[in-house]
Amino acid sequence: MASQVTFIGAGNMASAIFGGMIDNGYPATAITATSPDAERLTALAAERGIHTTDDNAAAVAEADVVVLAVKPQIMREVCEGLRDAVQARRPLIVSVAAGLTAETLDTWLGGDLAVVRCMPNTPSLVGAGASGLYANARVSDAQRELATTLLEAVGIVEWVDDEALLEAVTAVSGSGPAYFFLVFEALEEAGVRLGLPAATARRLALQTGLGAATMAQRSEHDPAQLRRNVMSPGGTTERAIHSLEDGGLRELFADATEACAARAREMAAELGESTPNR
Ligand SMILES: NC(=O)C1=CN([C@@H]2O[C@H](COP(=O)(O)OP(=O)(O)OC[C@H]3O[C@@H](n4cnc5c(N)ncnc54)[C@H](O)[C@@H]3O)[C@@H](O)[C@H]2O)C=CC1
Ligand SMILES: O=C(O)[C@@H]1CCC=N1
Repeated sequence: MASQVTFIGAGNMASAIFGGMIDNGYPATAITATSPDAERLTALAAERGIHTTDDNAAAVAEADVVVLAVKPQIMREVCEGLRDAVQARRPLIVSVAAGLTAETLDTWLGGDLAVVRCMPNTPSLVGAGASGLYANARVSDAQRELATTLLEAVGIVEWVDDEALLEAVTAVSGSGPAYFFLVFEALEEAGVRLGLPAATARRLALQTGLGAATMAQRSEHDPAQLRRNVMSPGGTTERAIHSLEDGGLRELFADATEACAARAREMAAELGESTPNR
């Protein structure tokens, strides 16, 4: 029988994950989502056939997995409201919240729980996500597989064995979609400067990004080789790549990802320390 999965929060990230699970054949009747937004719950029950409720603790009473999918700023209050129900049931806890450590969540929920912490990214909303996952020592192999199944419903999953590496995951894939959106903006603007209509430049830029990523995923060659394959000696690409390399593109990415990881550490400290009685 399918594990009972309860989502605390029924917003973008939760609905992307349970939507993907249902589309992959997971029974909607084994899924519950909670929210204070009654209209949202009515719509979800009608459209996806899942159970819905505004009572977080009741939704946990029969759950095998509880996915915490509310904003980090209200997580403490939500966790403390769930504490008794979670301690009575002891389900696997999966958090998609940015910046909150497995230990912080475990403490807020009363302790000694199996916790998987996940750093997803927004392309999960279109089934093309990339998530980094970390499990604390209480997570069993079966629970690890279950967490993999949940997040693979919206994209690829990579496990890290050191929670601090989730900062690197944030720097590469959590925040990463924004880097590519910036590149698309820049390429569109450059195309327009060279005379293309904006709509044409955007379409070409986006399809080129999609094509390059698809090709790199399917190829037996690494991205460096694929890049060299486009660079005919003395040709146009060579000029463009030299310009990007001379302009310091690699160093810019190194600096940007370091700044990102540092901010992830700061935010974790802020979220933990701004909450009294810890
Ligand atoms: N790495 C990334 O780019 C992303 C990370 N996330 C993480 O996912 C989490 C959820 O984000 P979104 O889905 O974008 O937010 P959202 O605002 O779309 O959804 C939050 C949901 O929580 C519900 N909610 C509010 N108070 C509640 C309560 N007391 N009990 C139960 N539900 C309550 C709201 O009604 C809403 O359905 C966040 O913690 C965020 O950090 C989300 C999107 C992308
Ligand atoms: O920018 C942020 O803080 C969040 C975390 C990863 C993606 N968005």
